[in-house]
Amino acid sequence: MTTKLDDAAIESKLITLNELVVDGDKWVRDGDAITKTFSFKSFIRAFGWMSQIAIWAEKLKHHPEWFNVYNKVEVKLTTHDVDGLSDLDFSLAEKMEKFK
Ligand SMILES: C[C@H](O)[C@H](O)[C@H]1CNC2=NC(N)=NC(=O)C2=N1
Repeated sequence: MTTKLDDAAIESKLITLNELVVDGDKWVRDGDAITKTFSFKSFIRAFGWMSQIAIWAEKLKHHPEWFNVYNKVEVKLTTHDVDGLSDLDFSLAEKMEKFK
């Protein structure tokens, strides 16, 4: 069962997640979501990364809201089932960093 994280847990998980960011934007909290814009060298790099993440999203049964233009992907992660953030958002964000 997925549970909704409280503010203290979100703050702490955000710090840990942002330690994985080697270059580019940090993840930021936006209410019931965490967001980040990923930049790639080309459209095909962006799309390749999205394909890898799509496979993880299916495995985790947790899906991103994202918007791609050329080499950029704007990502928003939230858990609709709990109307807030859960561990699943942070697990998927971690995969996104590891495959970047
Ligand atoms: C049954 C299925 O696992 C659920 O509907 C999943 C699917 N993917 C999901 N993705 C996201 N981001 N939030 C959810 O609450 C969610 N629920």
